[in-house]
Amino acid sequence: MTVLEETTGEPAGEPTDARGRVAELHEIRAQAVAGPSEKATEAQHAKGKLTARERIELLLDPGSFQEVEQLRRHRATGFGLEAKKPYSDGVITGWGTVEGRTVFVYAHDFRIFGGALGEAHATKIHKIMDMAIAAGAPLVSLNDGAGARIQEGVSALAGYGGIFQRNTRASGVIPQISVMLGPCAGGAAYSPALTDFVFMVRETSQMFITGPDVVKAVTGEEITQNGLGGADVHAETSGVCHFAYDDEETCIAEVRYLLSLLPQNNRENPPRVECADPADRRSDVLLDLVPADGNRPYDMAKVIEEIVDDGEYLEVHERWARNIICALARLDGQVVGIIANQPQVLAGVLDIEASEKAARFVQMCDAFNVPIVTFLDVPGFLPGVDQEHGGIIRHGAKLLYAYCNATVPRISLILRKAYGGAYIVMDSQSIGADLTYAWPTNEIAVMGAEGAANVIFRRQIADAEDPEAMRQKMVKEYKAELMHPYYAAERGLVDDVIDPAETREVLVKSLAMLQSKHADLPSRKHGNPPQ
Ligand SMILES: CC(C)(COP(=O)(O)OP(=O)(O)OC[C@H]1O[C@@H](n2cnc3c(N)ncnc32)[C@H](O)[C@@H]1OP(=O)(O)O)[C@@H](O)C(=O)NCCC(=O)NCCSC(=O)CC(=O)O
Repeated sequence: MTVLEETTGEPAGEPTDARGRVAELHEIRAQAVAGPSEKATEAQHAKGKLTARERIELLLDPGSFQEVEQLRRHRATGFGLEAKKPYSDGVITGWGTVEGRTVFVYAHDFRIFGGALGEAHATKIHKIMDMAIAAGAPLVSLNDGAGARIQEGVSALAGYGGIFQRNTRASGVIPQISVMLGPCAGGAAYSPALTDFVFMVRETSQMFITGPDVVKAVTGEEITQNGLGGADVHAETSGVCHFAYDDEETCIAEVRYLLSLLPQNNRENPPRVECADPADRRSDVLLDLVPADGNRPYDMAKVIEEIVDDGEYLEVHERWARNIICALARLDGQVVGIIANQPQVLAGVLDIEASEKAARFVQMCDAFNVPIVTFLDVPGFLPGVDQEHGGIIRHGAKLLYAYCNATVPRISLILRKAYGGAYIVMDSQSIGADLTYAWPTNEIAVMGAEGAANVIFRRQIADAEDPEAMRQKMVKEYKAELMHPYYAAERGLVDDVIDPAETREVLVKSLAMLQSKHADLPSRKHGNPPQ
């Protein structure tokens, strides 16, 4: 007889007094906390994974966890389930604090039915989600479950439906963070996709709609679990996961860091902290970091590091669509979302994936009152058949739509070049940026000078005695006439041309001015954003 089977009976004994009943309660609780068996715990550890309770301990402030429905059991029958009715039904739910602020949590216990979701398990999750929404506090799920509990059939599937509906209702109301800590198949992978952030751990966590066996049966493709849906795949190729780490401890510590940058809900601002980094700190080094020649690459991450408080920032989707950077950082203690082209990767062009990545980030910032700072150095959208056939028009439109819809403070800075539609999309003044700045090195134009001269002076170049000399002359003229910041500044299309060394101070002052910004969108049920 297994320990699981031992847990099926009613509490033993008949305590006669209150003390006896309390002792009995502690006994039952101890049994619930211990879980199925030492062997099951060892098996979990042997896979390089922590147990659900160990994970919750890492996530929450010490001693703050308050469990809900610890003594819940399923009432399902058939397939031997009557004989296996462990406390918790395979998921631990409750709330606690992270740096003193309330956070709700649910954690699958893989030792019980492989963490698979049955009816009771699901309704425990529903309850904790409802509590998080009512309390206006973030929800963190620690996922390590095998999807729908096969023995419970459609009841399990319906349980997922209830989670998805709550995920969607909570979207933009409370931050939702999914931490993937084991093999998560089917239903267990859909819910995280509806949440704001997905964390994964290399080697031990996977996400897929169907596992390698089904893939092989249907398409004939042979692939391992990690090759199909491991952390690196989702962090670099699919973009399903925002953060990937080597071990659970680091992963959960980073979840705590992310929470420290987010508000409790959409009615609050992110927490502000005291900042020792001077608001008016000059950054003369910026001129060395960014080459004046628009064709030379450089690392935008270094620019961000130089400008933000103490050089600290948390990059979201660090390894997916690396031609654009999305990061949370602080400026004079206030949290900001930074979106920046990365000239070091694909020259910083906007393509399908970069547009999707930045669009989701802009949406998240707007939902949770995080001001947006955009650093532009963009040669345009990536031309090509693949991009056009892949739907760059509708994907690029997602970014445009997200910016146009955002009512949080929005500041943009053109570092070097900003060409064409990409300039408009990346929070130009014309789509509603509150303040736009440019460095004196910048070139805002419909396209680069070479391309422009080839189009508008085509005849003069062709008719010239020395076409190449004529082309060079026209390029020079076009540059002198149009491609400098003062053309835009004279027309009020940028609010100021600033000394790069003063960027931090200008941004801090601008954010302070915009702190109480309030903007309403026209009344509507909801928009119909491009998909
Ligand atoms: C998740 C796994 C990769 C984990 O493999 P491991 O080798 O680590 O562990 P394991 O196979 O020994 O499983 C541990 C224990 O959990 C049980 N177990 C596993 N999956 C289960 C499930 N879905 N329902 C009920 N019990 C389940 C096993 O019987 C075993 O029980 P014991 O310890 O008693 O022996 C694998 O178990 C697996 O592929 N499970 C099936 C996943 C799946 O197809 N889920 C349905 C998705 S459909 C869905 O969710 C809806 C949809 O999208 O269509």
